[in-house]
Amino acid sequence: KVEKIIHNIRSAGPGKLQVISDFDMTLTRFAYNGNRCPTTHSKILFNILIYIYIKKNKIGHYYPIEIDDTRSVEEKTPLMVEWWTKAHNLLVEQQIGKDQLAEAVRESNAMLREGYQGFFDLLKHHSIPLLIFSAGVGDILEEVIRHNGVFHPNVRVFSNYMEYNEKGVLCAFKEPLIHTFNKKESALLNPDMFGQLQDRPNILLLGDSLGDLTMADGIQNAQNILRIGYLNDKVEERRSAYVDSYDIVLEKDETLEVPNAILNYITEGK
Ligand SMILES: Nc1ccn([C@@H]2O[C@H](COP(=O)(O)O)[C@@H](O)[C@H]2O)c(=O)n1
Repeated sequence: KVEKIIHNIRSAGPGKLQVISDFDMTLTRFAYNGNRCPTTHSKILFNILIYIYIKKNKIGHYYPIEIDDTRSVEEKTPLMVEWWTKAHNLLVEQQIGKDQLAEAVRESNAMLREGYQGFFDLLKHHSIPLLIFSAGVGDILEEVIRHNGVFHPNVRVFSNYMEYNEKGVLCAFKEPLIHTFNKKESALLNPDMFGQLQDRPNILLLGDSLGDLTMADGIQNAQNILRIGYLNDKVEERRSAYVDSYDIVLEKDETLEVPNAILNYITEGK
């Protein structure tokens, strides 16, 4: 099945392809030297507010629920909304200044996956749109890719964005709230954007959760979708659900080697 999809995408050429990707723990590393890397939510909380992060972000409570594949999306959704809302309120309470964000990213150990430069540069070279759907914090995400020199013009981000008051202090998060299980709604809220991509019916989708599988649902007329899933955590327990849902499953792989090899093959000689 994978060979057939790759063959079809290659035959149609890069002009018919778009890449849709999750960000935290898909384009960024899950772990480095045995330690978990921060998500965009935790990057600011971790760097500016380390105490509050550990005490209040409640990752130990909510994260196991997020990745528990025995619970339904319907059961998990209200708990995810609760987690995200608490985190956003917590950030708003801290009166974070716009200028603190760049500093927080510089000082954090935010790491894109190995091979990121080749990935972003190849997509830019072939003018292949890269749509990043993230339930993290868009402002931080953009800072991370800018800091790494890969925020190219073909990159579009759909995420949770901060709102600042006239003093440049965070005062709210823009609606709608995006969490792990409602990403496809971003696509539905941006019909113009996705309308422009109708002539690119082939999709390479990268994700790390089962919720990421719906990211391409807003694309009408999709013809060939190759879904690559990063299985970062609780590998044994979650393998069968991932293998049933993704076309390729990468276990504890901190690189973009496989997507890069596929993209190189698809665009070879074009
Ligand atoms: N308060 C929170 C809420 C969520 N997270 C994690 O951030 C990840 C962001 O999502 P992506 O769509 O970019 O993968 C999500 O999977 C949560 O685990 C957090 O750290 N703190």
